[in-house]
Amino acid sequence: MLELQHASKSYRSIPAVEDINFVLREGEVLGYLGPNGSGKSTTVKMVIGMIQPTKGKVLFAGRNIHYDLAAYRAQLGYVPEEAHVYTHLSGLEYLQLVGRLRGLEERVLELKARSLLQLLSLESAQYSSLSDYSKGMKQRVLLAAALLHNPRLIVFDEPLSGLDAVSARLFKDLLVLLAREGKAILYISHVLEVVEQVCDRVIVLAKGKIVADAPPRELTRLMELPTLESVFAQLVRQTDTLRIANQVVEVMKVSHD
Ligand SMILES: Nc1ncnc2c1ncn2[C@@H]1O[C@H](COP(=O)(O)OP(=O)(O)OP(=O)(O)O)[C@@H](O)[C@H]1O
Repeated sequence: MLELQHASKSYRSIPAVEDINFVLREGEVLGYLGPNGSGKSTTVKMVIGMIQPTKGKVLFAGRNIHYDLAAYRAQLGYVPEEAHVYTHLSGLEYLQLVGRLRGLEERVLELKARSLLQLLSLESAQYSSLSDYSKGMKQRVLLAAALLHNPRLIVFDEPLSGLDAVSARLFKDLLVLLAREGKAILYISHVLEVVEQVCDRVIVLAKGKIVADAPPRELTRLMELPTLESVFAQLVRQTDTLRIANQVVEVMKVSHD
């Protein structure tokens, strides 16, 4: 359904991602992992059509997404990491705005917006302005906004940040059901235990390049390591965090006089 072919992006001739190739199929949850600065956000921006690859292309249903970006976006739901929303609107008004921009019929929109707000425990806050919402509440509004138009492809960028345990569990259950409904899901996260639980396949990115693309269980088996976290640390050659933490504490103790 979604395909990246040799997608590369450079900023002022400095490569951020290079030669990214993957296919995301219907009903599949694809985890996209990598340390800070490895190129996850750059990939997401290419996938949602916010930036064009410097080289290569992004295809949806076999067609370059930039051929008809509006038609592509009608099939796309995107939950961003940061909840930058119109803070003067209420949760309900925000969903109404998004739904109208998506071209939903008014009666259908009203029904869907109110149902989603109720299901995501936002009914009592639906008339309050978004500036009064907690981070987790804003995150749930963004989730509702991304699902409102029943998209075929959904991109979640760190969806669990700000969600409490119950909301996080609801989200995980939802992810499984969405995949069962045939949605293609791209899941960007740092929370490796969750990625391990919910993703059919994971791509690991290091310094802008794909260093692994396999089901989580296969990665741990092939590398003879117990968890996805240890695979990740090995693949991206993460620094010795304990040693650095010790050094930070030592620096803190340096006397000021
Ligand atoms: N607008 C930009 N201009 C210049 N360089 C950029 C720009 N955006 C990203 N980069 C660079 O591209 C590389 C990849 O950045 P990107 O934001 O995609 O990484 P990331 O994996 O999403 O990181 P994080 O986990 O910290 O969000 C980094 O070296 C970053 O400095």
